[in-house]
Amino acid sequence: MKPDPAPFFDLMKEPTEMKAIQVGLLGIGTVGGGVFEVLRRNQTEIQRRAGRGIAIAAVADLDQERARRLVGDAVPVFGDARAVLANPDIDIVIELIGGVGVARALVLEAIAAGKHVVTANKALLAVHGTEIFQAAQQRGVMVAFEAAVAGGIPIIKALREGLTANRIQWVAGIINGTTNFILSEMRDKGLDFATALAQAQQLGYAEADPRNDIEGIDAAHKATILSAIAFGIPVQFERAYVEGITRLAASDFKYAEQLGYRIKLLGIAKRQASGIELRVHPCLVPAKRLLANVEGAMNAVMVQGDAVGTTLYYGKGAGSEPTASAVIADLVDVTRLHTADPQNRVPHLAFQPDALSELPILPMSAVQTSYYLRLCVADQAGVLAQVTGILAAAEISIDAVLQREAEQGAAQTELIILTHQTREGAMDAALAQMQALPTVLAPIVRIRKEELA
Ligand SMILES: NC(=O)C1=CN([C@@H]2O[C@H](COP(=O)(O)OP(=O)(O)OC[C@H]3O[C@@H](n4cnc5c(N)ncnc54)[C@H](O)[C@@H]3O)[C@@H](O)[C@H]2O)C=CC1
Ligand SMILES: N[C@@H](CC=O)C(=O)O
Ligand code: NA
Repeated sequence: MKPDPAPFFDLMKEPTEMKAIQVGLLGIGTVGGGVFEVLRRNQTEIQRRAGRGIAIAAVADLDQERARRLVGDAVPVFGDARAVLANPDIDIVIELIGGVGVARALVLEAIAAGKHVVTANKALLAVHGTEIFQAAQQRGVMVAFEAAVAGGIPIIKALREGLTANRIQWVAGIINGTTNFILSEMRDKGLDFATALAQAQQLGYAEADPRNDIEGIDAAHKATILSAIAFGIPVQFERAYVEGITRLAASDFKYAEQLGYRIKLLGIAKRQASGIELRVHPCLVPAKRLLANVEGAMNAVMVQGDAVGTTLYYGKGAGSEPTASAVIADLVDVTRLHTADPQNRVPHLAFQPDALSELPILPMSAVQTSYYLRLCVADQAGVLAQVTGILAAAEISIDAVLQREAEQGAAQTELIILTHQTREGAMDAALAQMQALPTVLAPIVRIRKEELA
C-alpha cells in the first residue's frame, strides 16, 4: 500500500532533521504550476533523495489571483517578484517567468543577494549566460538550468557529468517540441500549419511568443547552451545560424519520403578542426534513424563522443510536469551541494571557467553538409545536364536525382537532387549559377541533409 504523503508544508513547519530549504518561486504559469504540483505530490520521495525538505516559501506572479488559487493559503503570494528576493530566509530562487528583460534583472539580483538560482529560461542563458555565470561564480552561488534544454530529458547532466571523459565530436537533436509537434501533425494527420501551432499552444508547449518556436530561435537558444557545454566555449547565441520551419512546402515532405528521408528541425553543434558549427535548420534525416521517428512534442538529442561513440537521449521536451521534473532535479542538486566548497562544484558550463576554449563559431559558409535541392525547371531537353554540369564544375557530387514527369500540357516540371557532402560556401556559389539559368523558373529550395552516423 502507498504510504500517506505527509501534508505538504509540515516539512517546513516541523523539520524532521534539518530545516527545509526555502525556495522562492517567480512565475507560476505552465512550468511553475507543474513544479508546485510535483513537489507537493512527491515530497516524501524528494526529501529522501535531497536529505532535507524542499519548501516553496513564497511565490510571485503578476496574476496574483490565479497564483493564490493554485497554491492556497499556506504560501504567501506576491505580485512583485522583488518581495521574494528581499526575504533573507529564501535560499533558492526559481525563475520561471521567461524572456530576457525582467528575468535577467531578477536573476542577477537574486545572485547578488547570495541566493542560488534554478531556471528553465534558455533565452536568458543563451543571450546573457556569460554575464550570469560570471556573477554566480563571483558570488559563490549555483545557477542550475536542466529544464532549459530538452525539458525533462537530463541532457545537461549527461553532457556535463556523464560524458566528461570524452572529446565531444557533435551534438544534434530535436530540441523544440512545438515545431516537432507541428511537423508530425502536418505529416500524419494532414493538419495545416496554423491549426497544428494552435494545438501546440493549447498544450502548453509553445513559447509566450510562438515565433521563437517556428522560426527556430528557441532551438538555437538550446543549441547554443549545448555547444558551450559540449566544447567548453562561451555561450554565443548571436553567432548561431537560425532557420525555422515556416518555409517548408508540402511537396518537400513528399519528395523526402520518396527518397527515404523525413524532415526534422535539428539543432546541431559540431566540431571541425578550425571551429564549431552552430546551426538550427530543417534537415532531411534518413527515415531509418531513431531521430527521424521522434514524433509529437518529444525531443531527442544525439551526442557523439570519441570514447563512448554515439549516445541518444529521448523524452518529453516541453509541457508542465516534464519540465518541472528537470526543475526539481536541479532543486535537489542545489540542496545537496549548496554547502559544498564552490570550487568543488560541477562548473556551470562543464569546463572550468578559466579553461574555456577560443575555438570560434564558424560562419555558415564553412559548414560541411549535404543537400536536398528542389528546382522548378522548364520541361525541355538538356536542363538536367546544365544543372548537373554546374554542380560537377563546383566539385559537388550527386547522390540521387528524382525527375518528376511533367503534367499533361505543362511547360515546367520539378527536379530533385541529393548531393554528397560539400562546403556551404561552394553550394551557395553553385546555387547562384543554377538560379541564373533561364530554364530555372522559381527560387531553388535547399534543405540540408544530415546522415547522423
Ligand atoms: N512551457 C514549456 O514547455 C517550457 C517552458 N520553458 C521555459 O520556462 C519558462 C516559463 O515558461 P512557461 O511556464 O511556459 O510560461 P508561462 O507564460 O506559462 O508562465 C510565466 C508566468 O510568469 C508570470 N509572470 C510574467 N511576468 C512576471 C513578473 N514580472 N513577475 C512575476 N511573474 C511574472 C506570468 O503571469 C505567468 O504566470 C520560460 O523561460 C520558458 O521558455 C522551458 C522548457 C519547457
Ligand atoms: N517552446 C519550447 C518549450 C520547451 O523548451 C518547445 O516547444 O520545445
Ligand atoms: Na533537460
